[in-house]
Amino acid sequence: MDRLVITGGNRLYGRVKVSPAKNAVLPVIAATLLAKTPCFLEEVPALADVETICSVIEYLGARVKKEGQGLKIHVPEIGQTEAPYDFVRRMRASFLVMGPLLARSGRARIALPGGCAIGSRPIDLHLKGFCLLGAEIIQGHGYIEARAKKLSGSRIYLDFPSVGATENLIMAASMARGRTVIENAAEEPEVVDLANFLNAMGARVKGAGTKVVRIDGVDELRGAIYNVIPDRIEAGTFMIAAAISGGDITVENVICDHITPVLAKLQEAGVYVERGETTARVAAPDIIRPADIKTMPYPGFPTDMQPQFMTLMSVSKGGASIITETVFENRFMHVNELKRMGAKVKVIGRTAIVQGVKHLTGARVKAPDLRAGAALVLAGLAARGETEVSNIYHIDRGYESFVDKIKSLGAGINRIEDA
Ligand SMILES: CC(=O)N[C@H]1[C@@H](OP(=O)(O)OP(=O)(O)OC[C@H]2O[C@@H](n3ccc(=O)[nH]c3=O)[C@H](O)[C@@H]2O)O[C@H](CO)[C@@H](O)[C@@H]1O
Ligand SMILES: C=C(OP(=O)(O)O)C(=O)O
Repeated sequence: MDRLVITGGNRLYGRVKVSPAKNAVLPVIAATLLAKTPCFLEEVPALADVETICSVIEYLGARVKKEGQGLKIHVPEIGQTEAPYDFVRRMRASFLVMGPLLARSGRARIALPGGCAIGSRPIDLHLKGFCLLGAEIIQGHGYIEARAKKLSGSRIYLDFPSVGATENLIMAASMARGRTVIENAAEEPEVVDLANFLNAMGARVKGAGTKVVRIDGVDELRGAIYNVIPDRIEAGTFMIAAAISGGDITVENVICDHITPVLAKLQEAGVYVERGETTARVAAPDIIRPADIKTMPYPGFPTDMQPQFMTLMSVSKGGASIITETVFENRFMHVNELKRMGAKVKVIGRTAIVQGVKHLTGARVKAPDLRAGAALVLAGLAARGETEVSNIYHIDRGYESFVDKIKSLGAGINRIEDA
């Protein structure tokens, strides 16, 4: 398996362009199943997760063709209504095809996604919503089957503003009979982006980005040309790379409003932040100060930035930082790896107390999941000596050209490909 070898100590300087968002493009690709006529997604990041979702929709009947930086997707008809375990195992977001399949063909059979490193991640809220839309749900042999001749609009209250459940239900409701109202919906920018794409396809989705989303079902959706939003988590990761390496980076193609809490917390830590129209300049301070964070659904501090921020706090000076994870029950998998690099972190339940150290030291560590993997690379940038990060297939899931981008900023990093 490939690994990354990082020689710490280089300050990162320069400009780096953020790619289109993984978490926006995955639901948008799933949504293309709703249209009979072709869709064109103008810029699609080259990510392992994108390949997986494309394999899933191709299996279901889509014709996917790479055109320049984008993808042309045409689903003249749904051939299969089953997404096998092999796909869902590779990427939980595969479950997002359930809503479109149900809406378009009245039937979907999808392998039950297993638990993963960051938590058990149930899908009960998705299923509750599908039931309220009139689907019959049958579970067995590791699969979930949903059937409905025609979905009908309903009022759905989500116990938790789940991003995936909100997206799956918006897609299902877009072709249901009548009006659906989703209450306590997720407000993430990626939900808004999906709604914008669906509306470009002829759907009638209102209120995305607020707690109440109203969807008036239509009989048919058509293909659309679309460009998804920039990746706010990739942007935040580069900002921390600037801060932790003592550097000065201008991140291009960023919507600063999407990462307000990250920018605020960087400033609290003493980092210089300059917001531009579509850029953000981040420059490291002499001393990184401690700052507490608590992850929350949007617009709170994103859980997908928690491991990277913890890494930054691990080299802060002047006290402890308290990091509370409220979104996933097991998202501290990076702590033991960071400790191998000399970080001082104590975990009590869902809280981690981070006491900054003078410097981290290079070590051999394993990426336990996507963002934790990125966090370990950030730790390697700041550490003395050499850090080797293995299991980097996690990083490939969600960061386009990570090594090239970070290298272009001056990092001492190399990918070692195993024979
Ligand atoms: C592909 C994608 O967009 N992934 C993002 C999405 O994941 P995902 O859509 O899976 O995250 P959710 O918002 O659904 O999950 C948040 C919490 O709700 C719980 N839950 C969720 C659904 C459900 O039916 N029942 C239930 O209990 C989960 O276990 C978790 O504790 O949002 C997360 C939270 O911002 C991000 O970390 C992920 O990067
Ligand atoms: C947790 C993440 O992704 P996924 O939901 O695809 O596992 C992530 O992007 O950090």
